[in-house]
Amino acid sequence: MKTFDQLGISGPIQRAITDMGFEEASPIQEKAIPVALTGKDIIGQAQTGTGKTAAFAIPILEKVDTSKEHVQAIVIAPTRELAIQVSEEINRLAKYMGIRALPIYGGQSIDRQIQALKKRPHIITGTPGRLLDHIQRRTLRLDRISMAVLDEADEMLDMGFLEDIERILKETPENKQTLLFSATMPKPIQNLAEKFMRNPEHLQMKAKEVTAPTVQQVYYEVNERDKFDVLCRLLDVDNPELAVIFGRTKRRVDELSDGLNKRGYLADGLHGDLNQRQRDVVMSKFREGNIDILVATDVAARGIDVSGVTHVYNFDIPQDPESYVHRIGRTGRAGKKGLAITFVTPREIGQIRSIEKASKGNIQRKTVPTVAEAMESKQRMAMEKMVQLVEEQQYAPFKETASELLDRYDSITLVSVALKMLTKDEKDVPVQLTAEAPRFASKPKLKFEGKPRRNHKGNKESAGKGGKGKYDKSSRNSRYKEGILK
Ligand SMILES: Nc1ncnc2c1ncn2[C@@H]1O[C@H](COP(=O)(O)OP(=O)(O)OP(=O)(O)O)[C@@H](O)[C@H]1O
Ligand SMILES: [Mg+2]
Repeated sequence: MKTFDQLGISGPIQRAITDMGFEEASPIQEKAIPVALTGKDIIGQAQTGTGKTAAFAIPILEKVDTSKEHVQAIVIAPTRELAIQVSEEINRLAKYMGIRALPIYGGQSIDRQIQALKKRPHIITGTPGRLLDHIQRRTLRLDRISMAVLDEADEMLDMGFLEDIERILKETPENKQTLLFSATMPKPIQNLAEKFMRNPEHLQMKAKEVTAPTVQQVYYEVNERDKFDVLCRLLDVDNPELAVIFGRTKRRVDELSDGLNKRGYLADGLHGDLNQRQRDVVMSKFREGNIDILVATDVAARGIDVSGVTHVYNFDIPQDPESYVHRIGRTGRAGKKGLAITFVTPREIGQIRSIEKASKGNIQRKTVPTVAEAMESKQRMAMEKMVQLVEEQQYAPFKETASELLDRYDSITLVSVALKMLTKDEKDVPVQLTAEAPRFASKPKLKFEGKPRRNHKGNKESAGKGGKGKYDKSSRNSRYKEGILK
């Protein structure tokens, strides 16, 4: 592994990198940065959580000319949260440079964005719909940019953003540099992407598995009606620091997060039907640890980087291998360990095998812990909590009441009752989820057959207003096709 110094990165960026705590360049950074600095187009593929953002952000920053006051680079991303996150990472890297990146996305006041655009940011990160909107209003001009990046390129093209992306790129100079990044890059999408690239260099990290090696993968065979209780049991046993739970539909996400809250867990839901403010609130609660479970549709599957996510639960099996790879990639990032758990109903066993084959991973089958095991784990946690409070000596105000109680009952009885209260078994709180139809692997279809999958204008990004219970990404083509993950 090389240091950033060896990659020929300028001083101010190196200082920012040191502040961010990066010691060595990751493999994709080591490969992509020098190539990007020569001005070549790149199709870059590397496992989730391996620093693709900095791999394109650093070359952008090296290229920006601070003496010029116009937009010089754009990054296009599939979701609002990702557009925000990418601009934050760029701004961290640009800390000592006087360069600013601005996120532009749907759901935020357009007037506010217009004001922000007037301040002449050097770099724009945005979702396709809103970028186009600004281009059409002439509040954003891309005729002098020198770089365009498509983060999660395969997803955007697959979601039917092709036309939008072509329209955006039409506004940019012919001789700009184009970079494409994703953890997955199916061949047909790669071919499609080459349409707007010039002799791109393919940088693919040599890895046996498509999934990050730091993520341990398991699955449980669970009947649909038992899923929720099993989930609670696993949460008690696993005791994740932060967890992301993926559900198939918006309704599912709402019902799951309500149910979890009723059972005493700190959870909140994220999906495309929430307004932008609600989405921002949920994400910041999760980032700050005010909730420890994020329940989400695939809207949170791509690119989202929250440190401390130790567990990913696929409450519903993902619809294709790519979705699986990206979902479980929310844990095990930047070399940390993670555990990915998938619930598979008996009718879906074939699908988990296809996913395993396509992602060349090893998804180990496990048996659901018993109620007794879950209880034991809860008691152990309660005990640890009590011991911690004893050690921190945080009990003085309770002493008088304690001695009063001890006059009447023996100590074992009282400690047992205290433990019982701490391990409150919420099983009595009934939670009923609406059943989801099982997913079947349909015959592989050619991509972009017929009409591309689009919602109505302005709402394409992150799957705008679907009805309750609708898929967050409407009727995706099935991609259970071997070798689709290049
Ligand atoms: N060289 C490095 N050393 C240590 N940490 C790094 C390095 N480069 C990036 N990181 C950190 O690793 C985390 C993951 O990076 P990033 O989000 O760019 O991954 P990614 O490859 O884009 O993943 P995904 O496929 O999920 O989008 C981030 O928190 C980032 O700050
Ligand atoms: Mg990324």
